[in-house]
Amino acid sequence: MDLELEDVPGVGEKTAAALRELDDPEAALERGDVAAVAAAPGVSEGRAARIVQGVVRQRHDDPGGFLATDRAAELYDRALSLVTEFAVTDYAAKRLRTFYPSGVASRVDEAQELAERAIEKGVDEAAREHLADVEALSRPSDVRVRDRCLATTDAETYSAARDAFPELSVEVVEDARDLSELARGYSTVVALDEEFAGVAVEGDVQVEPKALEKPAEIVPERVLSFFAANRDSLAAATRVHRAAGMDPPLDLDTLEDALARLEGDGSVAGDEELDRLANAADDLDAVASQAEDVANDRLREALAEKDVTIEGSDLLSLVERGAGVDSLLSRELGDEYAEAVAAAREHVVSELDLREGEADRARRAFPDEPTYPVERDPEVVTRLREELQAERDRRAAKRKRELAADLADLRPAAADLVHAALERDVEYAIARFADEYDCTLPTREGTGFDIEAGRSPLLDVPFDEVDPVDYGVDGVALLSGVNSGGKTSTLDLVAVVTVLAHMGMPVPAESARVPAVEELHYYAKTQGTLDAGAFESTLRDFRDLTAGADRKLVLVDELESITEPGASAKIIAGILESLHESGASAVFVSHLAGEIRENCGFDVTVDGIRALGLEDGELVVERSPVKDHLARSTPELIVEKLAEGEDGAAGERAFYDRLLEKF
Ligand SMILES: Nc1ncnc2c1ncn2[C@@H]1O[C@H](COP(=O)(O)OP(=O)(O)OP(=O)(O)O)[C@@H](O)[C@H]1O
Repeated sequence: MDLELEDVPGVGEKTAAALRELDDPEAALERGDVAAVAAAPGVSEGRAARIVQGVVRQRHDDPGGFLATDRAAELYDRALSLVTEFAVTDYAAKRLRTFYPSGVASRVDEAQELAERAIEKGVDEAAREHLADVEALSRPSDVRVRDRCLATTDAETYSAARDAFPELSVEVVEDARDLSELARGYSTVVALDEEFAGVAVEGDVQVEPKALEKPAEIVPERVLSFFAANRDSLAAATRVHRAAGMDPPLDLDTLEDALARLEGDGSVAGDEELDRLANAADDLDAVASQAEDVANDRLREALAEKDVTIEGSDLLSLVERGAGVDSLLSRELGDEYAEAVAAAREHVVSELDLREGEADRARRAFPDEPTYPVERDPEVVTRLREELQAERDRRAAKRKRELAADLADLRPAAADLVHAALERDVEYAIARFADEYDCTLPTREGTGFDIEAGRSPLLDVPFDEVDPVDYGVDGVALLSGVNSGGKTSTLDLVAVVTVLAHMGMPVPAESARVPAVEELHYYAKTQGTLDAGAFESTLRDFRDLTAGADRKLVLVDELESITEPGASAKIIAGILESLHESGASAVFVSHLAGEIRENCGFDVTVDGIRALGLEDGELVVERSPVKDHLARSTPELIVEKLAEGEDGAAGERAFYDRLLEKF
């Protein structure tokens, strides 16, 4: 599908420009990758989730607006965090935020299919543990390569090269002389123009007119740094695939082998020859100095054991010329000297593990002519070090290119690998949520709802202490009940089940049917009597509500305080009539259920949460509303308790009986 960024709901020109900074913004939006979208400059995670939601809405032609009231929106937030809590990765937590309640069947079905698959697959705990080390892939921060540059004579090629290789310097040159000038400052110069082919230039100058098509060869660092930066994630994603038995998008062994060849800093690991050259170059000076000690110690020992006889004339000539000790040394101690120097040479060769050519040069660092103390020839040592370094760099570059070539081929599949692992975390979170809250997949049809053994995950008691509630309503109903009986909790349950069902998520019940609605209107209890203005605006809200009410679920908690008691029963009765006529599904919780019913022009259902009695002053409540039952109120129960408790004076008992009769 061709996605125009500006067409996505909520994406203006500025955001579209920010999104274009991403590698492939359309693909990120298509696959709902909130983490990738949030990587665009100035786009927060919350915004990224809304943008992705916008794309989903657009695909399903969804006008949105399911959560029609603040309380409905609040319940969505709480329901969502119940699921995101089980996300191991940051990615999954963000991705789950793209699941929103929708009134469009195709969207809900799509999400529910995902949830169903997730629950079927179940959770592999070992894989889930490995997910802790998987992160959305990051782009390594600016890689700069300083030992290589590109050169061209052409202005267009110059700007194309600058775009293609932000890691390298690109220089404009006039001729071969400029090239060789550049080659002095860089260890490699890549000339981009055909015309330089065959021109002899000093230094390492390569002519590569097709360089722009071979980024991995020209800048192997790019792909290497990508893999180095994401190495832990890739390795963990590999473990996730293995543990969960997922079908990987690439050969896992191949990826693991390639990663094992890569150091954390993007250099090549596990190459013995490269390590040997690097160590030899680094240690050469120290080892050469040790070698001097070896030779000098030997000579000293040899001298200590030896009496040197000097003929008188020699002594005279020594004194006269102040020199010639060397000749004396070679004559008297020639063998010992040769042995000492040989030991020094072998020390260097063996300590640095030098190869034939290198060893020859190293040996020449210690001359045959006897001197004391024995000293290395610094020039020879310097040249040897330069040779070792050059060899090391050549080998490193070659290995980097080889490894980069292998890894470049793996890069798209590696991204898929990590993405698949992260998506698995989304599924695991849903499956864990379903398991933790004993969920089932709901159906969406008809009017009203039917919930069996539903348990609200939003209660102030631990979930395993929540009593299951059965409740079904067809059309419009009133819910009565004792104080603290669980009326509000029942509305919450219906709301959270409806919201989760329209998100495509499983719901905390043994079975659940909710109406397929486009909007949820949930009004929380109003606190205190409303002033005239607020009363008016509430009435207007309810007038608006009746339009298209057959596509709405309306849940209202204790509306009676909108105005004085006698009047509110009449007003609520009128609202119920309108909702009934327009085919809405609705539950109104009220302490005035009896009065409202009397004022209602149709036979409104009144259900009740019943108290079974008082036990030690505490209500014993049957949490599931009883159908067609106006529940007794708390004061009535208290009077009854007093009446039953008074078996003494008949006069006292008669008092409570009189009160009871009033109910
Ligand atoms: N299904 C349930 N399982 C366990 N405890 C529950 C359940 N429903 C409600 N409760 C407990 O009862 C308390 C009161 O519930 P709730 O506020 O829903 O009652 P209410 O009938 O709306 O009260 P009020 O008449 O004061 O508005 C809850 O805070 C919770 O502790």
